[in-house]
Amino acid sequence: MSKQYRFPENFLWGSATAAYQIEGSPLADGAGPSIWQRFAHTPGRMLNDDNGDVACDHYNRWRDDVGLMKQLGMQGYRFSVSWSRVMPEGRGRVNPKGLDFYERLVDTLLENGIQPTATLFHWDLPAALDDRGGWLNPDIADWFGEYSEVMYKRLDGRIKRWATLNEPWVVTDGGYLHGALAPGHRNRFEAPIASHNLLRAHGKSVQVYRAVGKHEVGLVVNIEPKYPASQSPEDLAATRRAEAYMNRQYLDPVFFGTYPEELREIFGEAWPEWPQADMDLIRQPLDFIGVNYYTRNVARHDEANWPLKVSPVRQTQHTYTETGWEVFPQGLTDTLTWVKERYGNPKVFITENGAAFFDPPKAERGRVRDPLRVSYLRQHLRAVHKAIEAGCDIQGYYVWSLLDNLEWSLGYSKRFGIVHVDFETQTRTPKDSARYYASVVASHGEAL
Ligand SMILES: N#[N+]C[C@@H]1[C@@H](O)[C@H](O)[C@@H](O)[C@@H]2O[C@H]12
Repeated sequence: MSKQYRFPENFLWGSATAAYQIEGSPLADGAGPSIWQRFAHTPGRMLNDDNGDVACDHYNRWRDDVGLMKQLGMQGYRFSVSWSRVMPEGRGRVNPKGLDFYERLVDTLLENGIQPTATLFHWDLPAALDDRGGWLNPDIADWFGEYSEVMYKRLDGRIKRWATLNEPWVVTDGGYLHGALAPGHRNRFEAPIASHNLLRAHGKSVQVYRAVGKHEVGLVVNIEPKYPASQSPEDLAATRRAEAYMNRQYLDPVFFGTYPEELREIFGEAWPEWPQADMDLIRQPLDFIGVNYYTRNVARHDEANWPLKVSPVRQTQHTYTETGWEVFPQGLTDTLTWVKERYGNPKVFITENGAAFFDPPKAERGRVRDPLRVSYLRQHLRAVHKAIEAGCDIQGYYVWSLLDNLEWSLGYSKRFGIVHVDFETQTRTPKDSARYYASVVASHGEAL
């Protein structure tokens, strides 16, 4: 073991999942449908026509999965709450059996010494709210505040760290601009409105938390650092646009109360003038920021690539994952130091980091060898340590993901788990990466 990579004593090691990706039973016990339940049952939307009807059957196997986390020595677990399981219509009526599910999960995590962190919205909007316009309806900020209050009042104290939203950029870019994710819209006028209402809802939820909560609330964003393909003015401008669109579009309003000016350049007439009252609502002080990091992007100007006019340049010198992402651990260090320098060194948790590499559909004699994922974790955890040594206030890391699960519209074709799931039998098998990660956790980083 090497003390070279020992992490701070209070550093939290965990794993992360999301409701629609692992739970299954989306309509059980009074739950209402989400837009992902609808989307996944819409022909042509999902690879192999996969859906979340069963997923990892976590709704029934949750106790064994907590036992798995305990066995691996996990100190924290980041999960998401299915809004429509708790409030079937998204507002008004509360489904007691839905709340009970999350209460049992949280109590069992605590009994096993595992800190629960809950994300209130991880993309699975109640379908009933989408019927009312969803993220395009400004009333959604109040709807999200109402749901937030139900959760905060029921579980705050046992849950001491809450995230309002997961990756608003993906919800907007995938769900409203390019259409690859639920609700599957392709509309450059809708995208800014959805994005803005996501941030308004976040702000409303934080206000509610300050009124009824006593612990921590934050926002989880995906950050993908952008590097120019060349120093040409066009590529430098393209990189700036890409960086504003993905990385500053959410944190600037939260920390500064303003949007990056590039967004008007990108969206043109589709970019509205936002009321100052909205910007004041969004700019609620937070207790932490969750950063999801997977890869970087080398950007070049591409006039034809609407609306950003940017395209990625493949880096042949590096390994790529099954999702086509370059393995670039330096990008994680660069991201964390960028957040520190731009936003005043806020408390950060790495709320997702991991990779999909090919794993067989079945374990071989109780083992799943995944050397590429072991290498990915080693490199990225070392990159985190480098950022901590540079003075970044990083207080925890959640590997994505605990389990192989439903990778949204890519179905079950992409396996991110450190624990293999045989989707025919629901057998869980810790991969070599799980054993490796467990050794890192047990040694507080010295095994890196
Ligand atoms: N793709 N991919 C893996 C992972 C996805 O499974 C999570 O739900 C998202 O929060 C984020 O996109 C990252």
